[in-house]
Amino acid sequence: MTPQGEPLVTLAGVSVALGGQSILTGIDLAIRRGEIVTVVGPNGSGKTTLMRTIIGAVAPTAGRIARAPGLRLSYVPQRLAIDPTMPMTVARFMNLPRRRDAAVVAAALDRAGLAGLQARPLSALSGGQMQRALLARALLNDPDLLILDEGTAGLDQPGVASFYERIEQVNRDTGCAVLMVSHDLQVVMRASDHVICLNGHICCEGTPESVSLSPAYLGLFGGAGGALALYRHRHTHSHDDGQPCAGHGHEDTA
Ligand SMILES: Nc1ncnc2c1ncn2[C@@H]1O[C@H](COP(=O)(O)OP(=O)(O)OP(=O)(O)O)[C@@H](O)[C@H]1O
Repeated sequence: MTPQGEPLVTLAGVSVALGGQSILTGIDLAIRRGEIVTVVGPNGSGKTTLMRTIIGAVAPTAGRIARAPGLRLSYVPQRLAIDPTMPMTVARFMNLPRRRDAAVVAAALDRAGLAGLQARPLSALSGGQMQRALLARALLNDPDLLILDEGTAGLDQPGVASFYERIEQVNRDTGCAVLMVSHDLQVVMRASDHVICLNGHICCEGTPESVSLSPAYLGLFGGAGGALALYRHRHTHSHDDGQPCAGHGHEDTA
Protein backbone atom coordinates (compact mmCIF):
# COMPACT_ATOMS: atom_id res chain seq x y z
CA MET A 1 0.00 0.00 0.00
CA THR A 2 1.41 3.41 -0.96
CA PRO A 3 1.72 5.68 2.07
CA GLN A 4 -0.33 8.92 2.17
CA GLY A 5 1.34 11.67 0.17
CA GLU A 6 3.72 9.41 -1.74
CA PRO A 7 3.88 10.19 -5.46
CA LEU A 8 1.53 8.02 -7.52
CA VAL A 9 2.79 9.31 -10.86
CA THR A 10 5.98 11.31 -11.46
CA LEU A 11 7.03 12.97 -14.70
CA ALA A 12 10.64 14.12 -15.05
CA GLY A 13 11.65 16.23 -18.04
CA VAL A 14 8.88 14.77 -20.20
CA SER A 15 8.58 16.04 -23.75
CA VAL A 16 6.10 14.87 -26.36
CA ALA A 17 6.08 15.37 -30.11
CA LEU A 18 3.13 14.42 -32.34
CA GLY A 19 3.14 14.46 -36.12
CA GLY A 20 6.67 15.85 -36.05
CA GLN A 21 5.60 18.82 -33.90
CA SER A 22 6.70 19.53 -30.35
CA ILE A 23 3.57 19.53 -28.15
CA LEU A 24 4.98 19.31 -24.60
CA THR A 25 8.45 20.30 -23.40
CA GLY A 26 10.27 19.58 -20.16
CA ILE A 27 7.27 18.65 -18.00
CA ASP A 28 8.15 17.93 -14.35
CA LEU A 29 5.26 17.02 -12.10
CA ALA A 30 4.23 14.64 -9.33
CA ILE A 31 0.70 13.60 -8.38
CA ARG A 32 0.54 12.46 -4.77
CA ARG A 33 -1.94 10.21 -3.08
CA GLY A 34 -5.05 12.07 -2.01
CA GLU A 35 -4.40 15.43 -3.68
CA ILE A 36 -6.45 17.24 -6.31
CA VAL A 37 -4.32 18.59 -9.17
CA THR A 38 -5.86 20.73 -11.88
CA VAL A 39 -4.34 21.56 -15.26
CA VAL A 40 -5.49 24.78 -16.90
CA GLY A 41 -4.36 26.20 -20.21
CA PRO A 42 -5.62 27.61 -23.51
CA ASN A 43 -6.92 25.51 -26.38
CA GLY A 44 -4.13 23.51 -27.96
CA SER A 45 -1.81 23.97 -24.97
CA GLY A 46 -1.34 20.21 -24.62
CA LYS A 47 -3.71 19.39 -21.74
CA THR A 48 -5.26 16.31 -23.35
CA THR A 49 -1.85 15.20 -24.62
CA LEU A 50 -0.53 15.44 -21.05
CA MET A 51 -3.43 13.29 -19.73
CA ARG A 52 -2.89 10.75 -22.51
CA THR A 53 0.82 10.65 -21.73
CA ILE A 54 0.13 10.04 -18.04
CA ILE A 55 -2.25 7.16 -18.74
CA GLY A 56 0.29 5.65 -21.14
CA ALA A 57 -1.64 6.20 -24.38
CA VAL A 58 1.09 8.53 -25.72
CA ALA A 59 4.81 7.78 -25.39
CA PRO A 60 7.12 10.64 -24.39
CA THR A 61 9.90 11.53 -26.80
CA ALA A 62 12.14 12.51 -23.87
CA GLY A 63 12.09 12.23 -20.09
CA ARG A 64 10.77 9.62 -17.67
CA ILE A 65 7.38 8.64 -16.22
CA ALA A 66 7.26 6.61 -13.01
CA ARG A 67 4.03 5.06 -11.73
CA ALA A 68 3.61 3.60 -8.22
CA PRO A 69 3.59 -0.22 -8.31
CA GLY A 70 0.07 -1.60 -8.66
CA LEU A 71 -1.38 1.85 -9.33
CA ARG A 72 -5.14 1.74 -10.02
CA LEU A 73 -5.89 4.49 -12.49
CA SER A 74 -9.28 5.47 -13.93
CA TYR A 75 -9.89 7.82 -16.81
CA VAL A 76 -13.12 9.79 -17.27
CA PRO A 77 -13.47 10.87 -20.90
CA GLN A 78 -14.98 14.20 -21.90
CA ARG A 79 -18.06 12.48 -23.20
CA LEU A 80 -19.28 9.19 -24.53
CA ALA A 81 -20.80 8.94 -27.97
CA ILE A 82 -23.87 6.75 -27.55
CA ASP A 83 -26.45 6.03 -30.17
CA PRO A 84 -29.62 7.41 -28.52
CA THR A 85 -31.74 4.78 -30.24
CA MET A 86 -29.75 1.98 -28.60
CA PRO A 87 -31.62 0.86 -25.48
CA MET A 88 -29.18 0.67 -22.58
CA THR A 89 -29.88 1.16 -18.92
CA VAL A 90 -27.46 2.70 -16.44
CA ALA A 91 -27.03 -0.76 -14.87
CA ARG A 92 -26.08 -2.34 -18.19
CA PHE A 93 -23.64 0.51 -18.91
CA MET A 94 -22.00 -0.08 -15.53
CA ASN A 95 -21.64 -3.79 -16.32
CA LEU A 96 -19.75 -3.24 -19.58
CA PRO A 97 -17.34 -4.58 -20.60
CA ARG A 98 -17.60 -7.04 -17.70
CA ARG A 99 -20.23 -7.91 -15.16
CA ARG A 100 -19.86 -6.31 -11.72
CA ASP A 101 -21.26 -7.18 -8.36
CA ALA A 102 -24.61 -5.37 -7.90
CA ALA A 103 -23.49 -3.95 -4.56
CA VAL A 104 -20.30 -2.53 -6.13
CA VAL A 105 -22.38 -0.91 -8.89
CA ALA A 106 -24.83 0.52 -6.35
CA ALA A 107 -21.97 1.97 -4.25
CA ALA A 108 -20.30 3.59 -7.28
CA LEU A 109 -23.60 5.12 -8.42
CA ASP A 110 -24.18 6.39 -4.90
CA ARG A 111 -20.73 8.02 -4.77
CA ALA A 112 -21.31 9.64 -8.15
CA GLY A 113 -24.72 11.00 -7.10
CA LEU A 114 -26.87 8.63 -9.16
CA ALA A 115 -28.18 6.40 -6.37
CA GLY A 116 -31.07 4.20 -7.42
CA LEU A 117 -30.94 5.07 -11.13
CA GLN A 118 -29.86 1.59 -12.30
CA ALA A 119 -33.01 1.08 -14.39
CA ARG A 120 -32.92 4.52 -16.06
CA PRO A 121 -32.15 4.41 -19.82
CA LEU A 122 -28.92 6.27 -20.64
CA SER A 123 -30.82 8.22 -23.28
CA ALA A 124 -33.01 9.67 -20.51
CA LEU A 125 -30.10 11.08 -18.48
CA SER A 126 -29.37 14.81 -18.45
CA GLY A 127 -25.89 16.03 -19.45
CA GLY A 128 -24.90 16.32 -15.80
CA GLN A 129 -26.25 12.86 -15.00
CA MET A 130 -24.36 11.40 -17.95
CA GLN A 131 -21.11 12.88 -16.60
CA ARG A 132 -21.92 11.26 -13.26
CA ALA A 133 -22.55 7.93 -14.98
CA LEU A 134 -19.07 8.19 -16.54
CA LEU A 135 -17.68 9.08 -13.11
CA ALA A 136 -19.51 6.14 -11.49
CA ARG A 137 -18.04 3.76 -14.07
CA ALA A 138 -14.56 5.15 -13.36
CA LEU A 139 -15.06 4.53 -9.64
CA LEU A 140 -15.84 0.82 -10.07
CA ASN A 141 -12.19 -0.24 -9.74
CA ASP A 142 -11.65 1.88 -6.60
CA PRO A 143 -8.93 4.00 -8.26
CA ASP A 144 -5.89 5.51 -6.54
CA LEU A 145 -5.89 8.18 -9.24
CA LEU A 146 -8.91 9.52 -11.09
CA ILE A 147 -8.14 11.46 -14.27
CA LEU A 148 -10.86 13.70 -15.71
CA ASP A 149 -10.42 15.35 -19.09
CA GLU A 150 -12.70 18.38 -19.19
CA GLY A 151 -15.30 16.50 -17.20
CA THR A 152 -17.69 19.43 -17.23
CA ALA A 153 -17.70 20.20 -20.97
CA GLY A 154 -21.23 21.10 -22.00
CA LEU A 155 -22.57 21.60 -18.45
CA ASP A 156 -24.05 24.89 -17.29
CA GLN A 157 -22.62 26.82 -14.31
CA PRO A 158 -24.66 25.09 -11.59
CA GLY A 159 -23.94 21.75 -13.27
CA VAL A 160 -20.19 22.49 -13.25
CA ALA A 161 -20.21 23.56 -9.59
CA SER A 162 -22.21 20.53 -8.56
CA PHE A 163 -19.92 18.15 -10.50
CA TYR A 164 -16.79 19.54 -8.82
CA GLU A 165 -18.46 19.32 -5.41
CA ARG A 166 -19.08 15.67 -6.15
CA ILE A 167 -15.44 15.16 -7.18
CA GLU A 168 -14.28 16.79 -3.94
CA GLN A 169 -16.62 14.51 -1.99
CA VAL A 170 -15.25 11.41 -3.74
CA ASN A 171 -11.70 12.63 -2.99
CA ARG A 172 -12.56 13.14 0.69
CA ASP A 173 -14.44 9.86 1.07
CA THR A 174 -12.12 7.53 -0.84
CA GLY A 175 -8.76 9.35 -0.59
CA CYS A 176 -8.18 8.90 -4.33
CA ALA A 177 -6.02 11.51 -6.01
CA VAL A 178 -7.67 13.52 -8.78
CA LEU A 179 -6.03 14.98 -11.86
CA MET A 180 -8.37 17.10 -13.91
CA VAL A 181 -8.42 19.51 -16.79
CA SER A 182 -10.65 22.50 -16.35
CA HIS A 183 -11.46 25.77 -17.99
CA ASP A 184 -13.41 27.06 -15.00
CA LEU A 185 -10.84 28.96 -12.99
CA GLN A 186 -13.16 30.03 -10.20
CA VAL A 187 -14.10 26.45 -9.41
CA VAL A 188 -10.55 25.21 -9.99
CA MET A 189 -9.14 27.67 -7.48
CA ARG A 190 -11.48 26.43 -4.78
CA ALA A 191 -11.29 22.71 -5.44
CA SER A 192 -7.59 22.17 -6.14
CA ASP A 193 -4.60 21.52 -3.91
CA HIS A 194 -2.26 22.20 -6.79
CA VAL A 195 -2.80 24.11 -10.04
CA ILE A 196 -0.64 23.74 -13.15
CA CYS A 197 -0.86 26.32 -15.95
CA LEU A 198 0.16 24.63 -19.16
CA ASN A 199 1.09 26.19 -22.47
CA GLY A 200 3.29 23.59 -24.15
CA HIS A 201 5.39 23.81 -21.02
CA ILE A 202 4.48 24.54 -17.38
CA CYS A 203 4.09 28.34 -17.22
CA CYS A 204 3.47 28.40 -13.48
CA GLU A 205 2.21 26.09 -10.75
CA GLY A 206 1.58 25.87 -7.04
CA THR A 207 -1.21 26.19 -4.54
CA PRO A 208 -4.25 28.05 -5.88
CA GLU A 209 -3.26 31.05 -3.75
CA SER A 210 0.37 31.16 -4.90
CA VAL A 211 -0.60 30.64 -8.54
CA SER A 212 -3.17 33.42 -8.36
CA LEU A 213 -0.36 35.82 -7.31
CA SER A 214 2.22 34.60 -9.82
CA PRO A 215 3.15 37.00 -12.68
CA ALA A 216 2.91 34.11 -15.16
CA TYR A 217 -0.60 33.27 -13.95
CA LEU A 218 -1.65 36.92 -14.05
CA GLY A 219 -0.29 37.11 -17.59
CA LEU A 220 -2.42 34.13 -18.56
CA PHE A 221 -5.57 34.84 -16.60
CA GLY A 222 -5.39 38.42 -15.33
CA GLY A 223 -7.69 41.16 -16.53
CA ALA A 224 -10.90 39.37 -17.42
CA GLY A 225 -10.21 36.96 -14.55
CA GLY A 226 -12.57 34.38 -15.99
CA ALA A 227 -12.59 31.53 -18.42
CA LEU A 228 -12.38 33.90 -21.39
CA ALA A 229 -8.91 34.98 -20.31
CA LEU A 230 -7.76 31.46 -21.08
CA TYR A 231 -8.08 32.27 -24.73
CA ARG A 232 -6.27 35.60 -24.47
CA HIS A 233 -2.81 34.60 -23.41
CA ARG A 234 -0.62 37.72 -23.50
CA HIS A 235 2.90 37.09 -24.70
CA THR A 236 4.40 40.05 -22.80
CA HIS A 237 4.35 38.34 -19.42
CA SER A 238 7.45 36.85 -17.84
CA HIS A 239 7.57 33.15 -17.12
CA ASP A 240 8.83 31.65 -13.89
CA ASP A 241 11.08 29.36 -15.92
CA GLY A 242 12.19 32.07 -18.32
CA GLN A 243 11.06 30.00 -21.32
CA PRO A 244 9.31 31.64 -24.24
CA CYS A 245 5.64 30.75 -24.68
CA ALA A 246 5.61 29.69 -28.30
CA GLY A 247 3.87 27.27 -30.58
CA HIS A 248 0.20 27.59 -29.66
CA GLY A 249 -2.59 28.95 -31.73
CA HIS A 250 -4.69 31.19 -29.55
CA GLU A 251 -5.56 34.85 -29.66
CA ASP A 252 -2.67 37.16 -28.75
CA THR A 253 -3.72 40.39 -27.08
CA ALA A 254 -0.22 41.67 -26.43
N1 LIG B 1 -2.16 12.85 -33.00
C1 LIG B 1 -1.73 14.11 -33.21
N2 LIG B 1 -0.91 14.42 -34.24
C2 LIG B 1 -0.48 15.67 -34.44
N3 LIG B 1 -0.81 16.72 -33.63
C3 LIG B 1 -1.63 16.48 -32.60
C4 LIG B 1 -2.14 15.17 -32.31
N4 LIG B 1 -2.93 15.24 -31.20
C5 LIG B 1 -2.90 16.53 -30.81
N5 LIG B 1 -2.13 17.27 -31.64
C6 LIG B 1 -1.86 18.71 -31.54
O1 LIG B 1 -1.27 18.93 -30.26
C7 LIG B 1 -1.67 20.20 -29.75
C8 LIG B 1 -2.20 20.03 -28.35
O2 LIG B 1 -3.43 19.32 -28.40
P1 LIG B 1 -4.22 18.94 -27.08
O3 LIG B 1 -5.50 18.28 -27.51
O4 LIG B 1 -3.32 18.19 -26.18
O5 LIG B 1 -4.51 20.37 -26.46
P2 LIG B 1 -5.58 20.81 -25.37
O6 LIG B 1 -4.88 21.78 -24.48
O7 LIG B 1 -6.19 19.61 -24.73
O8 LIG B 1 -6.64 21.56 -26.27
P3 LIG B 1 -8.22 21.87 -26.02
O9 LIG B 1 -8.30 22.82 -24.88
O10 LIG B 1 -8.61 22.52 -27.32
O11 LIG B 1 -8.89 20.54 -25.79
C9 LIG B 1 -2.69 20.76 -30.74
O12 LIG B 1 -2.02 21.69 -31.58
C10 LIG B 1 -3.12 19.54 -31.53
O13 LIG B 1 -3.47 19.89 -32.85
